[in-house]
Amino acid sequence: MADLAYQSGYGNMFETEAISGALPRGQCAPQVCPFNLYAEQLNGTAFTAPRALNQRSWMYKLRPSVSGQTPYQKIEAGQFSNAFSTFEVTPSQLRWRELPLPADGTQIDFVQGISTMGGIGDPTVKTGLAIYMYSCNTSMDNKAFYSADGDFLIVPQLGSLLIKTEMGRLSIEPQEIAVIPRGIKFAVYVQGDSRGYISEVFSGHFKIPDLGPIGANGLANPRDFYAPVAWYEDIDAEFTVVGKFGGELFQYTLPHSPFDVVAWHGNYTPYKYDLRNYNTMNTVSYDHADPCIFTVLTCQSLDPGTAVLDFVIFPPRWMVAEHTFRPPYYHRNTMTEFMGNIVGTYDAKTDGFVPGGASLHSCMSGHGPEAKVFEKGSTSKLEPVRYPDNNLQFMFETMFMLRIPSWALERERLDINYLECWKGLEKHFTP
Ligand SMILES: O=C(O)Cc1cc(O)ccc1O
Ligand SMILES: [Fe+2]
Repeated sequence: MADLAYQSGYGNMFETEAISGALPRGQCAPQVCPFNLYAEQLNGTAFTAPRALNQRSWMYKLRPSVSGQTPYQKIEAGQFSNAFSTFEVTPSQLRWRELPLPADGTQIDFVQGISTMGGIGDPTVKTGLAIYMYSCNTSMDNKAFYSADGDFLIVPQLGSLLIKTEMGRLSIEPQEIAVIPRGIKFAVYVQGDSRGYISEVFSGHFKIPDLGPIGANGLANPRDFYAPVAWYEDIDAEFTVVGKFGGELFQYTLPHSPFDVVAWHGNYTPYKYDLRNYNTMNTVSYDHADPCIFTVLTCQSLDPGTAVLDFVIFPPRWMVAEHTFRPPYYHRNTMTEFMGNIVGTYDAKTDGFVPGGASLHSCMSGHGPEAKVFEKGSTSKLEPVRYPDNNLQFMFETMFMLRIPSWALERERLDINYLECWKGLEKHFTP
């Protein structure tokens, strides 16, 4: 993967130029821009959003985005679908095997390889979210994608991704993530078989959570978020741009590369974060802290403290709680919990929740450690235990119930014996 330069700091007002002098000084839109570039503003919040929430960037491009564009044509979305009304609701605890890799001899790019696992709401009214998994093996040469519907949070599980964006390039590998906010065009380059998880939020934006009494430092620290530096290509060739709009896919062509931003400034940017930099907080006394203690990014609803989507990880850490059942507690939750496994073994499930697989514990459906883990958690000696490095699971936790598409409910994709992991949790009552 390319050794790329980045700018550090979550949510900063960045400025970057691929050619020295390409950024106008002292104003955003001079009558003629340096090097005769075109100025184009990208607004990720309403013009009138409060200053602290306002997100926008100014790009200085070879041509404006609309230049040379053919009409939008609707294309088949396949399993990259937001037709949630055709999906099903189910309170069942679900567990999925790994998404199959593309069959030998087939060429599937990132956009073609996206399969919806669940979703709710309606992107046309900027409400709800979708959860996808992707499986692909081919780079998006002469192709770009953007979502007008929301921010993409990409969690690779297998294979490194080079993500070319309008604002520069990001390279991520498993245990790193990238966020591509609404509207920013990008193309994913792979090195072979690649697989992972995506969440798309239809309202607001992801942000790092407030820390409250934790203090000024901890969890995902702002300086560990990296935005790209300006990078452009000046290519005259046919490019296809696929736009996701209102839950459907539309495409147009351009006679040139859309990655033609020579300089930009602003705070509306894609970014990456290495989950191995997470500064984990947890109890040093007793009881199992709620998993929100491991929040990396949150997309908040208007309901105080209630997330459209929390992105939570289960990172390597010391477990030291005294006189405590240390694994996750048994649980019923108003929030819906979709989990993925990037690498290793989750402490509540010794097998079955495989890397590349997923699970869903929906609103108010009981879940928790399998029988074997209960036994061990209730009897093991409570010495300090180190959860190993190179072991990482995550949760997309949402206030919404999810609707599940038929393909995600197919027997071949599901672990149909999932409930059996809780068999043997017998009554031990000894009055
Ligand atoms: O395993 C789960 O389902 C997620 C989870 C983790 C945890 O530490 C506490 C509660 C919980 O639901
Ligand atoms: Fe839970």
